[in-house]
Amino acid sequence: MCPNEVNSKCYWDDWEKHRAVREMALALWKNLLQTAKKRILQQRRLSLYNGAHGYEEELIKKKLQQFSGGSINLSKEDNGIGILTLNNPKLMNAFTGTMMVELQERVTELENWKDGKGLIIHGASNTFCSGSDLNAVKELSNSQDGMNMCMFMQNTLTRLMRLPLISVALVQGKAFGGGAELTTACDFRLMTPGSEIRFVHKHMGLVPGWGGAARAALGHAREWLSQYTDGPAAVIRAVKQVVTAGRELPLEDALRTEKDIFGTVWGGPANLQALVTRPKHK
Ligand SMILES: CC[C@@H](C(=O)O)C(=O)SCCNC(=O)CCNC(=O)[C@H](O)C(C)(C)COP(=O)(O)OP(=O)(O)OC[C@H]1O[C@@H](n2cnc3c(N)ncnc32)[C@H](O)[C@@H]1OP(=O)(O)O
Repeated sequence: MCPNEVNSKCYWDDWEKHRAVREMALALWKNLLQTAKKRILQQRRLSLYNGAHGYEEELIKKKLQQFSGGSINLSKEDNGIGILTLNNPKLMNAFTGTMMVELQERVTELENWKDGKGLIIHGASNTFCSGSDLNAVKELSNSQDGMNMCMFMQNTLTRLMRLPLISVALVQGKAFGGGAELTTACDFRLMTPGSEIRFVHKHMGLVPGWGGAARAALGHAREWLSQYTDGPAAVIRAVKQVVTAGRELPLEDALRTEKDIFGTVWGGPANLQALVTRPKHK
């Protein structure tokens, strides 16, 4: 019997089609939910703080959004190197609230960049970063806001540090306060002559004496980084992962992680090819 009969006409086909479309939409929705859940869980795993620590991410994000200006730009090059630019030259690239939120977004983008191998972080207009925007800091001066901002930035910089990309802070000019802290979340720090990394703010530094164009230094940083990023992404990313495990885990856990990651490259295409070409490492 037709399950969908109207005026003696059977709408079985339509009914079947609708059911199929509904099922497809449901499957798609479930898939999206699962991907989002996986991403949130991965971010939580890579972060330090969550609700259990009294951290209220949505609350602090909403507050940070009120202090706008500047931007954090990411360009992903075909050679697997990402260029992250801190862009707020009017305030020596100080981090406004929206820049803190954008940094988090760019880190998420880098976590999802499967072909990435290296990352250069630099500042616009011949300086690196003078820390937090003091205008925003003044407005967020109660201790709850301060703690939440601190946890927000610690989470973001921890995730940045744990990226499977070899990272370098290219310091041209001044890296002060939070700017200095940001350089410590990178694997390497490259400094052009006359540049400064400072954790205290009592001294005003000299004007950078290096004088070169930003692009020339960026080109040099790219070339310098290529000594670590030349090769297949799977191997470069695995190298960074074993180094991160060694730095962060107790010895036995780090050894087990190293064994697991080793298993992903052993007998892999790069390993097999090297066994054929047998390169000399002079
Ligand atoms: C929790 C916050 C903490 C952290 O995250 O760890 C911080 O980061 S607190 C911020 C620490 N940084 C500072 O205190 C930097 C203070 N600024 C300076 O010492 C100097 O501006 C400089 C960075 C040494 C640059 O000096 P100079 O080359 O002489 O330039 P100007 O001083 O004229 O700066 C141009 C312009 O930029 C403004 N500026 C610079 N840094 C900040 C900042 N962090 N927040 C807000 N505004 C900043 C500076 O005031 C100038 O603006 P105008 O006065 O309107 O011209």
